[in-house]
Amino acid sequence: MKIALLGYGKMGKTIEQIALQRGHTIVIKAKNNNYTITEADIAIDFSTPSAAYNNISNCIENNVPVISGTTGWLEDYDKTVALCQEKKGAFIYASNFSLGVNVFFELNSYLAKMMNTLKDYKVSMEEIHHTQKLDAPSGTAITLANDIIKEHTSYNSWSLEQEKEKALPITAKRTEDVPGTHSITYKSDVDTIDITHTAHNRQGFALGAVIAAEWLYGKTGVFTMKDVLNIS
Ligand SMILES: NC(=O)C1=CN([C@@H]2O[C@H](COP(=O)(O)OP(=O)(O)OC[C@H]3O[C@@H](n4cnc5c(N)ncnc54)[C@H](OP(=O)(O)O)[C@@H]3O)[C@@H](O)[C@H]2O)C=CC1
Ligand SMILES: O=C(O)C1=N[C@H](C(=O)O)C[C@H](O)C1
Repeated sequence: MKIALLGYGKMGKTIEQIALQRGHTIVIKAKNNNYTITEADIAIDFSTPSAAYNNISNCIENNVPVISGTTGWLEDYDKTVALCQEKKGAFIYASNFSLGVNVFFELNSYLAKMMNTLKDYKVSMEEIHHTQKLDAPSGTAITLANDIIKEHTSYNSWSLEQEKEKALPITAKRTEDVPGTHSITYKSDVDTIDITHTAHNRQGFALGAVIAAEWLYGKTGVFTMKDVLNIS
């Protein structure tokens, strides 16, 4: 496929390596809005929270299928879905494209469902990322929190504050060079259950995004990584 990389930073460059290894060509490496999207068969957007919606809607308007991994722009997600449906386009957003994290998402939902009957345990979450990250909490932490809220009746929201009624507390830490670590903790007076996903580098995110692009090409509709990986 001829791929447009919308965003050519840490992720765009890692995706380029993997896409080339898998036999694709890169026709656009964009760091701003100055590109002609119709040169590409498909676009992969890993840009910035403020740039993502323009990039994605430009692809949909021009009938170019688009994958987005950019986080921090989800206030425009519903509008994007409506546009994609109206234009009969093709679109996938995932807060995390790593195959390991998508297994971790399933494990998190399963654990939350079990723990819903054990109300002595309090849930909390911690995410750690590199210091250049623009958004907090991470998109992945928001997905994990929303999945817990669906299963666990003690929580109806998440918060970066530690003590808020019915809100699942998230701690966001920023440490040099950390690609992405997410931990969920269930703590009672007698013991603690922790589950953690630790990314060792960005290769897993990039491989998942290229796999999603290969899967989406030729399809019409709005999909998620659950569709791509055919899980649950
Ligand atoms: N879903 C997932 O699996 C993952 C998601 N992410 C998310 O992906 C996004 C990018 O992460 P990362 O690569 O680390 O960030 P970087 O800051 O390294 O890269 C962002 C890139 O976007 C460019 N950019 C700025 N404005 C535009 C625009 N209008 N159009 C196109 N590109 C633009 C920047 O250009 P310049 O350098 O000139 O500023 C830069 O090249 C973040 O939102 C991050 O949270 C990250 C990893 C995994
Ligand atoms: O900005 C990052 O680096 C990452 N962002 C994503 C997020 O916000 O969840 C995914 C991954 O954790 C890396």
